Order: sequence, then structure tokens, then C-alpha cells
Amino acid sequence: MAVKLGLVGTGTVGGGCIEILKNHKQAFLRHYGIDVELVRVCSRNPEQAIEHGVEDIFTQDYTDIVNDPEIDIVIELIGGTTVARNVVLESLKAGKNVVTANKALMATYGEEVMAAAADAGKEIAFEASVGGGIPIIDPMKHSLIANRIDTVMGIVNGTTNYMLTRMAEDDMPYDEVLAEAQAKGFAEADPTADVDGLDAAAKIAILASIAFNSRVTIDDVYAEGIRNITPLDLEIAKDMGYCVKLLAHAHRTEEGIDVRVHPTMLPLDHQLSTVNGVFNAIFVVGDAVGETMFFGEGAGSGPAASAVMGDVLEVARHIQMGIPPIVGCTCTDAIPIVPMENLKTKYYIRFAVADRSGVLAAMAGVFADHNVSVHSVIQRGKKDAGTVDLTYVTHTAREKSVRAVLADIAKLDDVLREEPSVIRVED
Ligand SMILES: NC(=O)C1=CN([C@@H]2O[C@H](COP(=O)(O)OP(=O)(O)OC[C@H]3O[C@@H](n4cnc5c(N)ncnc54)[C@H](O)[C@@H]3O)[C@@H](O)[C@H]2O)C=CC1
Ligand SMILES: N[C@@H](CC=O)C(=O)O
Ligand code: NA
Repeated sequence: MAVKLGLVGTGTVGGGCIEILKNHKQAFLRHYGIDVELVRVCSRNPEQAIEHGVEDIFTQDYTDIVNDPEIDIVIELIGGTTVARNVVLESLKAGKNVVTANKALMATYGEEVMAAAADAGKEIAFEASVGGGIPIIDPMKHSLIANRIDTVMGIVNGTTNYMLTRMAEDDMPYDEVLAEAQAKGFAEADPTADVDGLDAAAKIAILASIAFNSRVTIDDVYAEGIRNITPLDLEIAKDMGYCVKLLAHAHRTEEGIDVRVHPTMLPLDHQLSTVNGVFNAIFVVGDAVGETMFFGEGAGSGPAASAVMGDVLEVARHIQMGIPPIVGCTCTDAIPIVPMENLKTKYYIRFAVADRSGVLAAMAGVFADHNVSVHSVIQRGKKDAGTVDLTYVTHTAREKSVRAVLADIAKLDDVLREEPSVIRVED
């Protein structure tokens, strides 16, 4: 008997799932013996149901799916943390397995959702929530479990990677590339979640929880976006042998879990530096496997639906074979999060300063006062009359010391001409 599916959300990802089912349902049965049938779809947009030819099984009320005893798997693709949370929790409580693409939900209420699944003895799968179509959650929960993972680091937001790529390659300013990304449908009308690093923060919270077996929520992740990145900084970075990426970091350190999202200068020969445009990539380092990298399309109807349907078919396979949930919550430890001010890394800092004698010496004194050692300082010609750009790269320093340097330099009399640009450097 076919495993019955109920789909909530018929937008970009939900629509992609319906199309995959239409095109490949027979192949699932022929190749793998997996028999699935979409029996109910729900959304706020009946026109989407008509577009995908599923108006005969359409409802606008998700409880029609949650309360349908025939349905085995509920696919939640509406997004957000309010109605989606109800859909997921109510479905589990009603004894259904759940597949979701919802990073916001899993990064905020992951613990509650995993507990609800365990209580119900049902599966919750969420591969599409990170890296869209790139398999990353499944490999980390299966193929890589023989490792102690020390680093997960990635480009997990396609919109900002597209924008930074355009800015670097075509010398375009931020506002222009944002308008272009919106016109191409990559960036939302309200681009906040992407450009301020919140989308990436949710994704790295999910990956860090799996990698380190310790719950990390979106609130634990320091997030800084790309609004202040200028083509000039990208040009200087390139001259120095670096590119700038919005990187999501999760590192196991002696002080705890170091988890953060911010623009990062990466050496041009780093594997992640070659990842351009809307592509995503996640770099995972395990003690046995060494360095691995997972690359592909992190967003869009096809890629996201590919991950959702991969989960659906795996859960359907378990249902057909009578196998109970294989992997539930793996957050068995409670490792502290390293406060951002304790971060130790290298820093690129560009100051636009008054072009007069004594400025360099005064600034050197401030760096020395806070014990921040300078690796290099470059003066790049005149910016405007009387202003010059001074670019520092530090040796490894504490974030709080660098913040103290910035605060004290801002207090120097008539020195700063603009807010400094600060980009953390990864070697
Ligand atoms: N679009 C993408 O490329 C990716 C999206 N995701 C995630 O997939 C999920 C869905 O995203 P999209 O398909 O892009 O969204 P969308 O905005 O295109 O579609 C949302 C759908 O949910 C329905 N919906 C909203 N509120 C509802 C409610 N209260 N009751 C019933 N239906 C409701 C809408 O009518 C619409 O059909 C989100 O969690 C998103 O973060 C994950 C990876 C990639
Ligand atoms: N907005 C995200 C896509 C959804 O996860 C991105 O730009 O990568
Ligand atoms: Na994925």
C-alpha cells in the first residue's frame, strides 16, 4: 500500500515537490520499491494548486491534513516559526512523520521539535533546511559519524554570495548589486535575513548542533552581514591574495563552541574561495576523514525540493519496511558557546584618516596599548584631499582587544574620516 503524503505549502519548494512527484513517482517504485502518493495539499494560494494540477486534493486548512488518519508523512513547506511550528508539532502528536525545509523553525525550536518526534516515535527530517539541495545533514548524521568534527564552515547563503561575487568581479557597489539580486529573484523585497546574516546564522546553528552533539540555537550565533562591505575592500583583499565571503563558522575550541557568521577574508587558494555566484559550499573537517567539502545549489525550487523529496522517500522506505526512527536528537552534550568578545582571529581594518604627520604614530600607540600586534600596514594613496586609507592586518588577537583599539582610535582628535571597515581574516 502506498505511503500517503500531505503537503503544506505549495510555493517555490512545495511546487517543486509536486513536480518531482509527477515526474518521478513511477521511477521511485520501479527502482527502489518505494510507493508514495500525494493525497492532500494545503496552502493559502489556490492558484498555485491549479498551476500544479492538484486542485482536486487542495485545502486551505492545514488541520485537514493533520487530522487525516490516512496520511503517514506531513511535508511542512510554509516557513516561519508560528503556523509552521503548529503544523509540525500537531502532525507529530497526531502520529505522523514530518519532513520540513524550515531552517528558522529548526534553529529556534529544534529541541522542542526533536523531543516531540521522540515522544511520538516518529521521524523528523530537515535536509533542505541547510544548503538546499546539497546533502549535508544526512552525511553528518550518517556517513561522518565515525569522526570527531572540529570545524564546519561554509557559504550557506546564495544571495549574499551572488552579491559579493558581483561586487568583486564587476566593481559594483552594494546598493546596485542588491537591486540586481532582487530583480533576478535571489533576494527578497525585504533582504534583511540574507544580507544581515540571519539566514546563515540559522543554518550554522543547525549544523553546529549536529557536528558537536550540543544544542546551538540561532540566538547563540553572532551574526554580521555584508551591508558595510565596499568594492574598495574587495579590491584591497584581492591585492593581498584574499577574497571576501559571508562565512558561517562553527569550530570546536578549548573554550567551547565558536559559532558565528560574518564577512571573512579567505586566502584565494582556499577551497571555499572558488565558490562563486549563488552556489553554496560547506567545508567539514573530521579527525578521521580530514577535509571534505559539499557543494551545490543552496536555494531554488528544484534543489530544495530534491532535498525534501530525498527525505520523504527515505522516511517512506522506513515506513514500508516497518523500521522505527533511526536517528533522533543527537545533542547529548552541553558545550558552552564562546562569547564573541573572546574570539581569537586575525583582523583586516581599513581606516580613512587625516593625511598629516603624527597620525600613524598615534594609531600605532593605540594598537600597542591594547596589545594588538600588527602584521602589516599599507597606506594606499590619497582618497580625497587630506584623507588617506590605512589598511592594517593584525596578528591573531582577541575580539575585545580589537574593539578597544577601534573605540580608542575613534577618540583620537580629528583623525578618522569614516567608519573603519573591519573584516575578520581566516588563514
Ligand atoms: N525558496 C528556497 O529556495 C528555499 C526555501 N527553503 C525553506 O522552505 C520553506 C518554504 O519556502 P518557499 O517555498 O520559498 O516559500 P513560498 O513563500 O514560496 O511558499 C510558502 C507557501 O506556504 C503557504 N502558506 C503560508 N502560510 C500558510 C498557512 N498559514 N497555511 C497554509 N499555507 C500557508 C503559502 O500559501 C505558500 O504556498 C521555508 O521554510 C524556507 O525557508 C529552504 C531552502 C531553499
Ligand atoms: N535565501 C537563501 C535561500 C534559502 O535558504 C539564500 O539566498 O541562500
Ligand atoms: Na541540504
